[in-house]
Amino acid sequence: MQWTLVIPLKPLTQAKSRLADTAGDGLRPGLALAFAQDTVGAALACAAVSDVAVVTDDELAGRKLAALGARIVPDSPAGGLNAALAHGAAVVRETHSRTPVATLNADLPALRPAELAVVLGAAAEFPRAFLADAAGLGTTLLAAGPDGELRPEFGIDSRARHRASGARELEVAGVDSVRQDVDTGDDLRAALALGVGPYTAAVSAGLLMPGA
Ligand SMILES: Nc1nc2c(ncn2[C@@H]2O[C@H](COP(=O)(O)OP(=O)(O)OP(=O)(O)O)[C@@H](O)[C@H]2O)c(=O)[nH]1
Ligand SMILES: C=C(OP(=O)(O)O)C(=O)O
Repeated sequence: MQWTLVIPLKPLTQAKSRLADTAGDGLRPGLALAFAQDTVGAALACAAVSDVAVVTDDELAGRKLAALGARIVPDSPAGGLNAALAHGAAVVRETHSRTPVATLNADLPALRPAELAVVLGAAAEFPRAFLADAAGLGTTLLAAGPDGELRPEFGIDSRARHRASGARELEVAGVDSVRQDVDTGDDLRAALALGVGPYTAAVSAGLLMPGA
């Protein structure tokens, strides 16, 4: 099965506020962009992915991610993360009505294409499925098969809410790179230990990382 991925991205100046202790206001937008570039690059390199749509209103990120091969969908009507995801999936299905759709956060800088393929392969067994994040509280991927709706419930405690909504939790092993989202300095250290993509490696080399 070939998937279309929908990846949401806030305006870069607002992104990654929880990284403020690790990266100051001058560095954070570049770091958020690098995470998104590595996420999109790895997603496009995945054999189970046919195309990637990024939902964003950020002009610079739109240009950079389009250059990697992503389709850019404007974030209208700008109603927050879940509205952006539902909008992105609807836009994708205007042209491919039965394409399986999966959303992926834009903050997975260690993402490995082969691990993403394993997760998508597992998701293909269910009408709607999700993968919990490394912290065990959130969600990094939510998938809907050809006849399913995403019905995204990202945000606080999204793992519990996706489970309660009837989505199947994927319990695949060996997919740490798909679970390792980066919200805090500790998350960034964990992602660096897994091995990040080239954009994040270049930007994070300039950061002071106590304890790294
Ligand atoms: N298009 C779009 N993407 C969003 C929106 N809100 C969040 N996102 C994206 O959704 C994913 C998870 O977002 P959050 O954890 O809420 O925000 P974050 O920027 O990653 O981190 P914090 O600022 O620390 O909360 C990231 O890829 C964000 O860029 C939104 O309103 N529109
Ligand atoms: C929005 C989510 O991600 P984050 O961990 O970035 O807050 C989530 O897990 O639902």
